[in-house]
Amino acid sequence: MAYKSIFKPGLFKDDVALVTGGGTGIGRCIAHELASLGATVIIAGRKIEKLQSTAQEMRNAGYKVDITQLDIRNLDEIKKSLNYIISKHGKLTCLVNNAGGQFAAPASEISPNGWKTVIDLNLNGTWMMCWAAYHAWMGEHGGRIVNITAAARNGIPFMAHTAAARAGIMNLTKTLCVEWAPHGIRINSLAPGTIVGSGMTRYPISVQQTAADNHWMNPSGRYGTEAEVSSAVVYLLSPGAAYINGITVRMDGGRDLSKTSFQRESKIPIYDGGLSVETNELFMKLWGDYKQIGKSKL
Ligand SMILES: CCCCC/C=C/C(=O)SCCNC(=O)CCNC(=O)[C@H](O)C(C)(C)COP(=O)(O)OP(=O)(O)OC[C@H]1O[C@@H](n2cnc3c(N)ncnc32)[C@H](O)[C@@H]1OP(=O)(O)O
Ligand SMILES: NC(=O)C1=CN([C@@H]2O[C@H](COP(=O)(O)OP(=O)(O)OC[C@H]3O[C@@H](n4cnc5c(N)ncnc54)[C@H](OP(=O)(O)O)[C@@H]3O)[C@@H](O)[C@H]2O)C=CC1
Repeated sequence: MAYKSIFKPGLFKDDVALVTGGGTGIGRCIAHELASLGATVIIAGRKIEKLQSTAQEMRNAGYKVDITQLDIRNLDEIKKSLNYIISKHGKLTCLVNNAGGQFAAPASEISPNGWKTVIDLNLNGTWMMCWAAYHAWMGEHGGRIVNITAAARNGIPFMAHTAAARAGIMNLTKTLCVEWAPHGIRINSLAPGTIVGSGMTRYPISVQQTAADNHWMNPSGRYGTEAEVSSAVVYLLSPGAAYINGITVRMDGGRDLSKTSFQRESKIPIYDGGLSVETNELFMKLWGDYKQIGKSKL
């Protein structure tokens, strides 16, 4: 079935686009949308069955699609895939660094290797993809890159590793924008909040349940869709975004602006400078143990 994009048919007819993690979830959706707009889309990932199945459904829709198997943590595999793309399809005009992931754990329980694994996947993997695309094609011919990160501006509780990695990508995006603009490369990032789809189902059911229960904390009152992420990516890759360079688009329904706290009771000691405070019972409660001291001072 043809993808129902809001963009003009044929918009990407001259493009060859590589979407990492394109076999599932958000990447699959982006691959469908770009291909529906005329691009030749190459989807990449580690598991060949997922790539083959998505490629088949895209072919059934009449799209131009190819696959390449790679682990974005392995530079040799990345180079091999890019060589294949350039030799078979003649160019690489768009790169979507979508592959990534993490596990949920309190920061204190992340082992050194657990930390390294997530940094290698998200930060180093994205960096190596950008670096290799530059050397394989874009440094000489230009191109457009979108990095999928995660809404990490205020950190992500229980995902300290990925929050740090994604913040690194957002900063990398700024540096590469400045260094690579003279080469005709435009690079931006997109930071989704919680998106309903295959990604969330990979977590233990308790994590999924907590996420589902907390949907009301989002000012939009719901989570996002893969198609909503995809249309923003497609816009950033399109000629209409020609003057957008080096930014990160936050796409989380406003969650980042909501201050709803994970913490119900404060255990952080209070500093008062020795002065009494004019307040009432209602606000004293918010200071937890300090309530007693506060009362005696008032
Ligand atoms: C703004 C909010 C956004 C939040 C919502 C985000 C949603 C998404 O991103 S959707 C997700 C996309 N998909 C995924 O995240 C995939 C799920 N994750 C994984 O597949 C894996 O966790 C991995 C890719 C991140 C790592 O896999 P792998 O390379 O196979 O690593 P190992 O299993 O060998 O483990 C390495 C290292 O990490 C420790 N570890 C793994 N899982 C956990 C865990 N649940 N808790 C604690 N530690 C874990 C593991 O023990 C190893 O460390 P050592 O034991 O010290 O060797
Ligand atoms: N869903 C959500 O709520 C959010 C998702 N994100 C991010 O969006 C991106 C897509 O997630 P989503 O579609 O939801 O989840 P999925 O788990 O469906 O997608 C992750 C994709 O990345 C690929 N991948 C993982 N590791 C590697 C690797 N080492 N090398 C190559 N490919 C790899 C996987 O394929 P394979 O296993 O075959 O390699 C898979 O296709 C991820 O970076 C995710 O962290 C960010 C914020 C929120």
